[in-house]
Amino acid sequence: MKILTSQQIRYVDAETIKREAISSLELMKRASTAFYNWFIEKYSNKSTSVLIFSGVGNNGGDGLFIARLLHKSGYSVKVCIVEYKNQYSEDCAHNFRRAKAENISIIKIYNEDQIPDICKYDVVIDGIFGTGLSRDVTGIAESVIGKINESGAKVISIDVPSGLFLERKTTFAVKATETVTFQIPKLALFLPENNLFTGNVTIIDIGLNEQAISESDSNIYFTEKSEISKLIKPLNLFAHKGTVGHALIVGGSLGKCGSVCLASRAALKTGCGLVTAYMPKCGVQVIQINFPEAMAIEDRGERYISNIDFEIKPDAIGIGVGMGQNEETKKALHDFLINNKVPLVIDADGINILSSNHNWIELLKPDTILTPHPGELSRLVGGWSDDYDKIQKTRLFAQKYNLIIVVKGAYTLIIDSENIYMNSTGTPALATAGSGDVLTGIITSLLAQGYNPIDSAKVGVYIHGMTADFTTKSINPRSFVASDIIENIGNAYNNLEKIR
Ligand SMILES: NC(=O)C1=CN([C@@H]2O[C@H](COP(=O)(O)OP(=O)(O)OC[C@H]3O[C@@H](n4cnc5c(N)ncnc54)[C@H](O)[C@@H]3O)[C@@H](O)[C@H]2O)[C@@H](O)CC1
Ligand SMILES: Nc1ncnc2c1ncn2[C@@H]1O[C@H](COP(=O)(O)OP(=O)(O)O)[C@@H](O)[C@H]1O
Ligand SMILES: [K+]
Repeated sequence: MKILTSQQIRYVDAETIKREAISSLELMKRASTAFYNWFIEKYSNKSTSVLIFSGVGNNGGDGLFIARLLHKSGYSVKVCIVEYKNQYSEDCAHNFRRAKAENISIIKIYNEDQIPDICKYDVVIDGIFGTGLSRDVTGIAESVIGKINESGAKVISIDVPSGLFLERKTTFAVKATETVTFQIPKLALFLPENNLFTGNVTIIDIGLNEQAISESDSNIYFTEKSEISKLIKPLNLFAHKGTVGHALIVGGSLGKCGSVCLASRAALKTGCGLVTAYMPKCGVQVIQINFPEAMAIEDRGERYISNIDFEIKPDAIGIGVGMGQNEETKKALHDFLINNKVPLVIDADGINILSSNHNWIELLKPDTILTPHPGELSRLVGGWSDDYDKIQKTRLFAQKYNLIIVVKGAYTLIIDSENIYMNSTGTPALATAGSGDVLTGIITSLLAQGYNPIDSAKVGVYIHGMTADFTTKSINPRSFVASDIIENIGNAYNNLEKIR
């Protein structure tokens, strides 16, 4: 699904109205009704008291329409119009008149003293500004947003938290508990620094014109299940272990050999036929005992890798987990990179070594996949001033070296020289030791099975996140560990195959 800018969203709204021959009011009705349906499912108790803050644009129009729907079905509703200017949008003005005629309690707010006691209400709905925000919030809107944030009330924002900029850093906006956004994912809603404004984000369909969305020129995508599902390769009836890919995992050092065990097991559980672990001597027994399905090759180093030398011919290599940064290991990585021709995933210390030897990055073959967490990323591309800057710097880095960078974290970003794919699966349960090692194993396995690099990264990150999504009830997220990811890879495949 494409992620669009505010300008593109305006275009899609206008094209929906034109191509489907509906009025703008009808589209507002669709959006407000979708919000209302979401709301009544969550707050089915009609004694829930609702305070709605509406601006005078179309976001405010949505707020008023929602007020009418809630009032009609028996909820106790009060509306405050935040009149930041006296020219209402046509549809907002229409809903204002209708709401008044329907005897909904409405007041206009021009100064702070008129703001009601927000804490008296069970839920606040925020419809002050939507995607039309064009400058910093000031005046009465600023006062109201300040009061909402001070109140500690449960706040649901319509479309976007009021005050949130879609294309640049936000410093002041409604701090919503939940944001219910209309159909098109907006980048700003999924950036770590905006989480304090957005709260939980839910995307609801409002019937925007699909053709108009697909015509919009965007190279930022929100990965969807149906798309990932289509990428899964079917199994061949006559497959044998030699035809479904051989993954090699290179890493480990004294005290960190578990990382290679996790990555290797994850690789095999993701479906490649063979897995070999390449480790320093101290690690070989560890993996042979704990994970008999894997083969192992011993490095000549006792406690850390000191030369990377093997005779097997793997289809993909994942390198770096638990590897450490000993001088001999660095040299071994350098020599390996000079000679390597096999599709490659680089994680953890592999990335750290590259960060301190920037000229080695040029040794990487096009479409090599790097999987940094934020700390590793900042060493690799330099620091950033905000999340937009982070994305821009990573994008330029990916373009310069023709690489695929997996920026890990909630809503992991997969950035290559052309596009950005935002992952839509995963929960904080994944913030656990070894979780990144497992991801390296999964992606390496997919590469070994013949998926192209960008699909390997997209599918791998998606499956990794899915394992957390559907175990939230069976395993409390706090006690979910990296091995639980591995144990649920099969369930993730089942789930993806169900919708094919
Ligand atoms: N256009 C459509 O057809 C639809 C729009 N919808 C809703 O409409 C919203 C967008 O509506 P609008 O484009 O009217 O924009 P907003 O409702 O976000 O209102 C912004 C209005 O305030 C002005 N403004 C911007 N920044 C300001 C600031 N800092 N201080 C004071 N005034 C400021 C703008 O000039 C604009 O008139 C969406 O978020 C969504 O909620 C939905 O009803 C679906 C259909
Ligand atoms: N809050 C979160 N929501 C979703 N995914 C997360 C969250 N926190 C971490 N993850 C995922 O968990 C993994 C953690 O990787 P990493 O930090 O390298 O762990 P480790 O070094 O312990 O292996 C990444 O894939 C990351 O995207
Ligand atoms: K809003």
